[in-house]
Amino acid sequence: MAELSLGDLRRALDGLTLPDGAPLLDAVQPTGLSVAGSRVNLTITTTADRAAAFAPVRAQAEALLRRVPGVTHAFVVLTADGAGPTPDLGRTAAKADPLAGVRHVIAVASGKGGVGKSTTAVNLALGLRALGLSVGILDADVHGPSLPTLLGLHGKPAARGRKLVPMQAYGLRAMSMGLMVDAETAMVWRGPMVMSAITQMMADVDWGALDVLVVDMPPGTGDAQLALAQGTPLSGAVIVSTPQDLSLIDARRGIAMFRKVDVPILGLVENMSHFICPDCGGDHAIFGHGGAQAEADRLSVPFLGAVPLAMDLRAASDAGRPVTASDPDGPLGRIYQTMARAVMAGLTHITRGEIPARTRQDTLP
Ligand SMILES: Nc1ncnc2c1ncn2[C@@H]1O[C@H](COP(=O)(O)OP(=O)(O)OP(=O)(O)O)[C@@H](O)[C@H]1O
Repeated sequence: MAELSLGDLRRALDGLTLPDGAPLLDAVQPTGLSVAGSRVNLTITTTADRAAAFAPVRAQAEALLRRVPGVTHAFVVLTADGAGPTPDLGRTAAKADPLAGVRHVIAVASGKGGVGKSTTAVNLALGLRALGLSVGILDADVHGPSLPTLLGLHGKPAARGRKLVPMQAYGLRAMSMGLMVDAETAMVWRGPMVMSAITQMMADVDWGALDVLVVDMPPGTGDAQLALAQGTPLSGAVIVSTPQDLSLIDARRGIAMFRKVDVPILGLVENMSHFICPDCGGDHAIFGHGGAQAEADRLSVPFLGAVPLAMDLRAASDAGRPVTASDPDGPLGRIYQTMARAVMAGLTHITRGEIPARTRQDTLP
């Protein structure tokens, strides 16, 4: 098939105007329109206060781009760059039908990057799957998507009508921002725009019926994370930290962020807790011991488990064979299964009303 031309795509948008009558293309920066095979990404730049007024033109642009011969998927996102209140860009999408078949959306978050959030999200999802639940995982980390590597996903997701079909790996339905938009497009996204892209992405995916959708959040506790926590119908959040004081301070910020928007904390995970020496088998508490457990007690949140710093875990992740799938009954697999049982128990408490839930009332099997 002939390659899509940017000129043809721009021409398709020619007649479209912004709420103030200016051509839509005036609000598209040079890098804002990009093509990856048969998929088109368009970024419309606006300001926080005008974001809601831009929503109809966003939908029209998406419809027009989809009609261009050769386009199988068009993804149009509003950016609200610069100062201003956090816009409510994606709430409608997040609350609309696409997630109606999903019983629980849970966030896996960390106060800072590199602590093992994605590793935890994948293995927790697999642990929940091993408990017999139907589970999806969404990699919402637009600037550093790692799900394709962790699950060994290749190629692009297929489209069914206007929706993308999640990819399948180890019994999970999986979708990554990295599979939907190209890295260059995501590079120009800032703060609230990330949130709008993610909520749209959730809505653009045909998740079907799921017991749990695990969302691997972008690291940090900034505006984008807060907006995402607020704009997504989350049943609860799992916070990942390493044992160092600094990481725990960040984890505390993460817990405070979710509490601010009334999302229950399902628990705290201590990752890279202690070092298991591959040569002698010795167990070394390099960063001290029990920091996260003590922090969890102090903050009255459940402690979900301590995952050692283990070369096997890293090697398995890098090879796209997560330990909970490849060795579910090994020492690491058992830690994640225990974590999954605790999360499932937390969700059951939430659905029974013992912990206030924001959105969902049904019970897990
Ligand atoms: N317990 C562990 N033992 C050994 N290596 C680990 C462990 N947890 C994570 N890693 C490795 O650390 C690196 C970072 O992990 P991961 O990508 O899960 O972190 P993250 O918090 O999601 O990072 P980011 O902020 O980039 O999203 C990866 O190479 C991963 O394999």
